[in-house]
Formats: sequence, structure tokens, C-alpha cells
Amino acid sequence: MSKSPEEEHLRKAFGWAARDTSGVLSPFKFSRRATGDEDVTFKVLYCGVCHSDLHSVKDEWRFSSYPLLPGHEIVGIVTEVGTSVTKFKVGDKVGVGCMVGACHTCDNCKNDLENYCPKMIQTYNSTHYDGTKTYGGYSDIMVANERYIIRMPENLPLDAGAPLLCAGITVYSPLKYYGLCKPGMHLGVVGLGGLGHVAVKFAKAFGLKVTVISTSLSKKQEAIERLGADAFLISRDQAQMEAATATMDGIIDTVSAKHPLLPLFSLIKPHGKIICVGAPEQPPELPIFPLLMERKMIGGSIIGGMKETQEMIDFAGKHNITADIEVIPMDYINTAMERLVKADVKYRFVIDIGKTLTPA
Ligand SMILES: NC(=O)c1ccc[n+]([C@@H]2O[C@H](COP(=O)([O-])OP(=O)(O)OC[C@H]3O[C@@H](n4cnc5c(N)ncnc54)[C@H](O)[C@@H]3O)[C@@H](O)[C@H]2O)c1
Ligand SMILES: [Zn+2]
Ligand SMILES: [Zn+2]
Repeated sequence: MSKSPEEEHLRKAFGWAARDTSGVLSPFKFSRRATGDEDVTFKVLYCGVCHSDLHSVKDEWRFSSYPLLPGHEIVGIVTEVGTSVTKFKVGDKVGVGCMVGACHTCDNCKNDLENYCPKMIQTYNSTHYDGTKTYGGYSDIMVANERYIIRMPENLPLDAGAPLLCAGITVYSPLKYYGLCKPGMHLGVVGLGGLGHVAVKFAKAFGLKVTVISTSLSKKQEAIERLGADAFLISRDQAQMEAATATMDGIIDTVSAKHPLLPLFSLIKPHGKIICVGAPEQPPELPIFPLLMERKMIGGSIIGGMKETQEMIDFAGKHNITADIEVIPMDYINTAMERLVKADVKYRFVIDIGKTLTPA
């Protein structure tokens, strides 16, 4: 018979987990492995709340396994390192994003693309190679192989820096890969949530012109004055959409729910690109004629490799890029999830784990 989550490993751990598709989170006792030779253990101080956590706790993607303890924007302070660890020491400010393992032998792994490894182990809702479950960052401690540990830049606050470990790399990587990072280019950002608002910040740091494309006017002033966007387009306003026809080199689409792609195709120039990073439960309909007639392209991307994640966070440190956050106590998480459904957050909830996660 398999062991209970509390008995699997020697080290006691504590967090908040969902037990079923209601997605309601509550206190959860489990265990983590002892620090192995190549492992780094850290005390979790903050963890961002990604929309993927919400999709997962409610099993919207149909592969959730309960109990499910989410969180993949995890930062804290190193408390212990294994005997072979060379890059980190006790007291360092570190983080873990969406991955904690990969095969290290496939072509993707050899090319620093562990995020595309067929054997990639996700930080939560996944299985370690020893057969035990992975649990995320809504918890007191984290243990991971040093390959999956990110060094946080000294100048970035840990709370506002945490969301970069998923939201940041998820937008940084495709902008680089698809060549939408050259100064002077015009980028559209669809969906101004956790991912979208950091996409605006990275794109501005790359020297792009940025237009936010949104369904409502309510975020216009902030998008321009606080986040640094150059323009704001209401997708329901036909006149505005027509005036913007074929003006953009590319669009990054971060929307979390099903929405039409056709209007977006009209905004990009011939040979332009639409990059989907949002992961709606229902797939969008794909308009084929814009792809044919104007050689437009649609692509996707998932997070980024470990090397690029460190590059992204160092770039963020250099350009002082952080997320705009609302810090919440652990016991507010169910209300936060309800608010996230309604897009009522500017722009990322971050749980103050260090001060508010108390064992039951
Ligand atoms: N590809 C990846 O590696 C990756 C990584 C992280 C998150 N994601 C996915 O990206 C999506 C966004 O994540 P997030 O954390 O930024 O979420 P979020 O809730 O912070 O932001 C989503 C945005 O989409 C907007 N939106 C929702 N429904 C809409 C609709 N029907 N039409 C137009 N706009 C709509 C909301 O107003 C909000 O601004 C989620 O689906 C998440 O799972 C993907
Ligand atoms: Zn995420
Ligand atoms: Zn691999």
C-alpha cells in the first residue's frame, strides 16, 4: 500500500491544498524529501497565484490529481544545501518556477529547453522519479535539485519578483524566440492580467511600441501611465479596431478563457505572428484564410528553460522589472481565487507565506 503524503518522506511539511474539483483550498500536512547531495532546501517566503493554479485546482484541464497543492512562483531563503551543491549557499535569495525535473538526455534538455522535455516534472500535480507526488509553493518549505533553483537578483523585492518565475518567463521566452524583441517593433498584448502586464513591461524594456488590446476601458489609464504601454485598444470598438488594421508585427495572447482569434489576425501586418500563451479550457477556433492569404503565423510557447529563466530574471533585475502585486495572507486564498475568476486583481496576488502560513 502506498504511504500517506505525511509519511512519504522524513521531513514534515505544511501547506494549503485542494481536495476535489470544487478547488477549495484548506490546510494540508505532507512531507518533503531530505536535502539530497544536489538539492537546495529553502524556507518559502512568498508565492504568486497564477491563473494556472486556478485552472488546476478546479481540474479545468482534466489532468489534476488530488490532493493538489499549487504554486509555481516560489521564492525564499536557502536553509540547507547538499554536499555537491556549488551554486548556492545558506542565506541566498532563491526561487523555483514551474519545473523541478527533466531527463537531461533528450534533445530539448541538451539545448536548455527542459520545459519541452517529454519527461519534464512540474512543480506540482506531477510525479517525481521516485514515484512520489510533487507539491507546490503554497507551503512552508521547498526542496529541489540545484538545476531548478533560480538566483533572485539582490535589487528585486522578493514579493514582487516572485511572479516573474512563471508570468515573467512565459512572456519573455516567446518574445525572444519569435523575434518580437527588436527595438521599434509594434507588439499587441491581449489580456492585461498577471502575464499580460509583465509582457508590457518586458516589451517596453526591449524597446518595442506596445498596444494593449482589452475588452474594457477600465484599465486604459493604468496601462499607459503605470505600466508604460503606448496605446490602448478596445477590442469591442469596431472603429478603433479598423483604424489599427495591419499595424502590429505581432501579438502575444495571454487570455485565460475562450475568445475569438479572427479580430486579432486583422491587427497584425502580413507575415505577422500571433503567439498564444494563455491556456483556456476550450480551444479557440482557428481562422485559416489569414494564415494562407497573408502568410500570417500562429504559435505557442510554454514557460522557458532554466538557463533562459535565469537570463530573464537577471534582465528584470537590470531593468527593475517586477510585477504589480496585491500581497495576501494564506487564509485569503479562496477569496483570491474567486476574485481571479472575475479578473479582479491588479495584477498578481502574492501570498505572504513567511508571515501568514501557520500550521494548524
Ligand atoms: N504558456 C504558459 O507557459 C503559461 C504560463 C502561465 C500561465 N498560462 C496561462 O495563461 C493564462 C493567463 O494567465 P494569468 O495568470 O495571466 O491570468 P490572469 O487571470 O491574471 O489574466 C487573464 C486575463 O485574461 C482576461 N480575460 C479573461 N477572459 C477573457 C475573455 N473571454 N476575453 C478577453 N479577455 C479575457 C482577463 O481580463 C485577464 O486580464 C491562463 O490560461 C494560464 O493558465 C500559460
Ligand atoms: Zn503559472
Ligand atoms: Zn529531456
